[in-house]
Amino acid sequence: MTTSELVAQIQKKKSFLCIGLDVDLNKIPQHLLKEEEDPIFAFNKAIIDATHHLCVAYKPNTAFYEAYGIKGWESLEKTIKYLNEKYPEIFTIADAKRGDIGNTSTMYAKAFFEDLAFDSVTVAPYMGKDSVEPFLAFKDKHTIMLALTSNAGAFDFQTKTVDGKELYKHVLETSKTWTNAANLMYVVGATKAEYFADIRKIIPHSFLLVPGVGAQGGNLQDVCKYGMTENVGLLINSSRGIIYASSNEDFAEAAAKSAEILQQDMKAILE
Ligand SMILES: O=C(O)c1cc(=O)[nH]c(=O)n1[C@@H]1O[C@H](COP(=O)(O)O)[C@@H](O)[C@H]1O
Repeated sequence: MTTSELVAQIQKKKSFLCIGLDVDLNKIPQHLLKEEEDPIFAFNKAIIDATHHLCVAYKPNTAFYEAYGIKGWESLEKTIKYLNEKYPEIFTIADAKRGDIGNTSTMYAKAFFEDLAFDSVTVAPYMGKDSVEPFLAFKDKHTIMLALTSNAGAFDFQTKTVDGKELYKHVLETSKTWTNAANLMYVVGATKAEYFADIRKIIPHSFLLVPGVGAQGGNLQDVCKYGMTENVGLLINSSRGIIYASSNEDFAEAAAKSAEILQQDMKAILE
């Protein structure tokens, strides 16, 4: 999917919501475990069918699938196939946080862009240019690089000053010089709203994936005030706050209600 197609979806749906499909078998409604052959996919399918009109993106975090071995990977495969076939207008994010030496990164990129056919994948910048450029080589695919993460550990390295500037600023500035940098998006945590103005000085137009609204306490209005661009430029993710709104039979309906609260706030901000 191209960035302009994503922007068109945002305008049409009046939403820049991304729903995180972080499925934990201990948290999903227990009747699914008894009744369904593939409870993870059954859960995702119900959530997607109930919420697709309220969001523009879904982000399965691969950890929640890898934890269940081959069965989990099959559930991930079925989920992305279902999204691509039934809701091709949705932007899909494989939250895998990959990145390695060049030839290995190319294989990671093939796994997520070609085999699974995701629109985007999250990567870590720590190994530098030759670990990220193999992802950027894929046309109309997006590489979402960690810039300033939502967790407390972000202060361990990312905000440390190196050569007179915070490390995350080096990450943003340097990455702009890489081949096919137009295919980059960045992760900035919603819990770090006060940093958005500075970040926008370096990358005024790039899309930001913003996790941390909901369960981690980030504030939508603050993020939008400092992070929004003329093309919106934001995908706000909520995972647990939406998908675990209820643990009963009404879980999909409850997820839709939670998603709608965020979508209505987004609609008001866009208008
Ligand atoms: O890359 C991410 O998506 C990510 C980066 C970050 O800085 N913080 C962060 O929480 N995430 C992911 O975003 C999701 C947040 O989930 P909730 O806190 O349940 O909304 C999880 O899948 C995290 O792995």
